[in-house]
Amino acid sequence: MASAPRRTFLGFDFSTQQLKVIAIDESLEVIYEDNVQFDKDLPEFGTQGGVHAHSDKLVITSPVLMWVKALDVLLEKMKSSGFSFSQVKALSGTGQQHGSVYWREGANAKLKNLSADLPLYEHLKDSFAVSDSPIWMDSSTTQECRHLEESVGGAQQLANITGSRAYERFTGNQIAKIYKQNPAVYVQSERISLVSSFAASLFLGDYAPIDYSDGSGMNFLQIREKVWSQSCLHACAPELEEKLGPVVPSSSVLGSVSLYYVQRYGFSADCKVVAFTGDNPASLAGMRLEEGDIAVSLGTSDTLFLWIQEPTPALEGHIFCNPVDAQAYMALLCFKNGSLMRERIRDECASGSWDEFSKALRSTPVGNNGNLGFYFDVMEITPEAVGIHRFNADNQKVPEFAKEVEIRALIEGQFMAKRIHAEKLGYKIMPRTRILATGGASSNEEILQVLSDVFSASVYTIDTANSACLGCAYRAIHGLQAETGVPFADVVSLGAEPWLAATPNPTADEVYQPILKRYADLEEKVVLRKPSKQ
Ligand SMILES: Nc1ncnc2c1ncn2[C@@H]1O[C@H](COP(=O)(O)OP(=O)(O)O)[C@@H](O)[C@H]1O
Ligand SMILES: O=C(CO)[C@@H](O)[C@H](O)COP(=O)(O)O
Repeated sequence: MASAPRRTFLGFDFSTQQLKVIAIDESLEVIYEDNVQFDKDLPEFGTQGGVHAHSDKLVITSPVLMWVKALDVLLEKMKSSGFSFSQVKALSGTGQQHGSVYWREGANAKLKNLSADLPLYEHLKDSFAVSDSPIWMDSSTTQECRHLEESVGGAQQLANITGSRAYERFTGNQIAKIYKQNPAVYVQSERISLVSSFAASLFLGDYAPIDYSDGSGMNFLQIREKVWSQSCLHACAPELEEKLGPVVPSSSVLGSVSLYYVQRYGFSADCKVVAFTGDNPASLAGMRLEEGDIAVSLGTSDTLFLWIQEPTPALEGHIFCNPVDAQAYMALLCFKNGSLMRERIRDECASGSWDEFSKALRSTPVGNNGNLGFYFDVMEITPEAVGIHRFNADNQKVPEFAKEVEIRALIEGQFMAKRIHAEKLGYKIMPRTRILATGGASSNEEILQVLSDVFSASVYTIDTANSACLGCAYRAIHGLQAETGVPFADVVSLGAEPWLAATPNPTADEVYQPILKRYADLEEKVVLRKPSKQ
């Protein structure tokens, strides 16, 4: 008897530097993994690290057509490798958070009429009112942030409504800037998507709604009621609700893939598209985070996030709706100087080699003999500071460190900041706390050892660093069953358990306690003092 065809599920990740995909089968095993690197594979867009940094160093954008073309290239790669699209029962995906896409009038008609003989890029080249999408690295909207906070009664009030005070990269402030600087472009935009809902629209052949979890990164969504906040929308631009469209639960089935994918790649006409979400929420799903765990993602950005039951928004950090449990939330801290900062120091101090970088971490002592540093090549988010600031064991500012000291100061400093800011928000790190590490740098054992030592907790990881993709493949399966009330945890119970990657050195806690205190005090000195945000 012929065996039943295998049912598979896809998860896509439109992240800062690349587009990635993972396919899993019903036993949740990864059967295919691939990516398109924006700088290397699509050099015609001239990006560095997937972005264009403008001359003022504040405006950071990515070409929206680069993301469209990346999908063409990725699907062609999958086709050439013999990937069986017909077995895909559902797909979902994710995007870097906060970035916005401005669809020009008439674009939806194009999306609905894609003919299979042309790549998406050819169909959609004239479909965007803004060709360079503002992304999460942008920090050019301080004025719009202050205006939004004032309009709703202050920063804490905005945080109470939307989960965050106003942040420069949050989509609402970016939209307000576009409306203010170029109202004609705003008027021409019939739909404004997040990167995640834009990507879902490509698969759906129709505008896809924004999901609750990624929608929480806009300064627009009332995270408790899960509706757009009219006062926030009105403070930013007119007729915004219509341009944003509806907001939906993150596990919603949006429909089936567009006929385009059936005819061009051989997808089944019944393959479902489950709402796309933000990359950090997707990682929470991929790592099967549980309450009490702390996730540390080491991608282009570094983030630290937790599963929480009750939202307690503060002036630092963010509360997002939870992507896999409609009653729960997640708390997140974002650090802009992540992998690109590590790469710069690797290039300067370790001849561009991660092996040499790791060797330096192995050869230097826990605590770095008291030397510590702040490494912010670009304006940091947590805390608001910029520049490189090195201090010796006597708290004296020094101009440089020996190469291997520099490498340890960078990594210890990055993790001390994470611990200090998480504790400031009231999150306790106990010896039994599990730290779940993910993202590109989580493949580096020595970096994970420093993470374990600084937090004095065990660090776990999963087999793929692409937890956001994996999480979306899981969410695709869950989406098919979510309406019947099946919990996400039941769907992923067969998935591989995170494995222990590092345990803290027994003396680490004793060494770091005084250094953590020094780091927090010195941070006060390097932080930029802004007018009160209250
Ligand atoms: N062995 C390694 N050690 C440290 N960092 C690494 C290593 N391998 C890859 N990386 C980092 O991973 C980053 C990409 O991480 P990834 O999570 O894929 O990013 P994103 O999803 O934001 O595109 C690269 O910029 C690189 O610096
Ligand atoms: O701004 C944030 C989170 O608030 C970033 O974490 C972006 O979501 C970018 O993600 P990566 O491409 O670095 O994974």
